[in-house]
Amino acid sequence: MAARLIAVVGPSGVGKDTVMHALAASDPSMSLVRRVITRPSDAGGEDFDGVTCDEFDLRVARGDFCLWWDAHGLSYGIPKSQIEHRPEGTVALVNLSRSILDEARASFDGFRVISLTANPETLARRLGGRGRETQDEILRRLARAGHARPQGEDVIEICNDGALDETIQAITVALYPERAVR
Ligand SMILES: Nc1ncnc2c1ncn2[C@@H]1O[C@H](COP(=O)(O)OP(=O)(O)O)[C@@H](O)[C@H]1O
Ligand SMILES: O=P(O)(O)OC[C@H]1O[C@H](OP(=O)(O)OP(=O)(O)O)[C@H](O)[C@@H]1O
Repeated sequence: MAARLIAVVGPSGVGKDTVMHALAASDPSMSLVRRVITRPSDAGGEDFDGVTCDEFDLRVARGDFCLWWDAHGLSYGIPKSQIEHRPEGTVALVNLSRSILDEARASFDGFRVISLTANPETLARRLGGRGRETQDEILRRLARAGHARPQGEDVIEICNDGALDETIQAITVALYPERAVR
């Protein structure tokens, strides 16, 4: 694989999708990986490939995915076809579960992790504002937010409690220190 894989991870509502879109909009060398999810296609939010559980299992058996996992009562898969054949020097941004990072590390050279954080009040407010989940689902997602923060030399931890522009600037500086204004 020629493109570098950068995972964006963190608790529900922290802003993974929003930050990924803003990064891709700010840098033409970055683009998004489209996930396969067992969620109704019209659920809104990210652009994803919505499939039934049977179809998901079929794709696993066929070897379509390089990474897959279960969370929130859903199954998520990263198609190999979304990662392969991306040009050298480009970045593939992918929204991953924190539970799959070691597997991703073992599979992709140059893999990096952007770990987003925000305080619990911010998460609750943002999930309510997003409106994709029911109140019960939101409570379950918030209960999962305490998942251990990813550790490692490949992890960039960024707080997304503030303005989106500040988050994008902080990520860009961390990924590309040479671009920082002196
Ligand atoms: N820095 C930010 N400032 C204000 N609102 C934000 C920020 N980042 C994300 N949001 C909002 O928070 C909500 C959840 O963001 P989303 O990207 O769906 O999070 P995640 O993918 O981590 O669950 C969305 O409504 C989004 O517009
Ligand atoms: O193991 P965790 O790190 O807690 O992650 C669990 C799942 O939550 C996110 O999914 P999704 O984007 O569907 O949900 P979200 O937008 O509410 O975060 C993430 O992409 C994982 O699929």
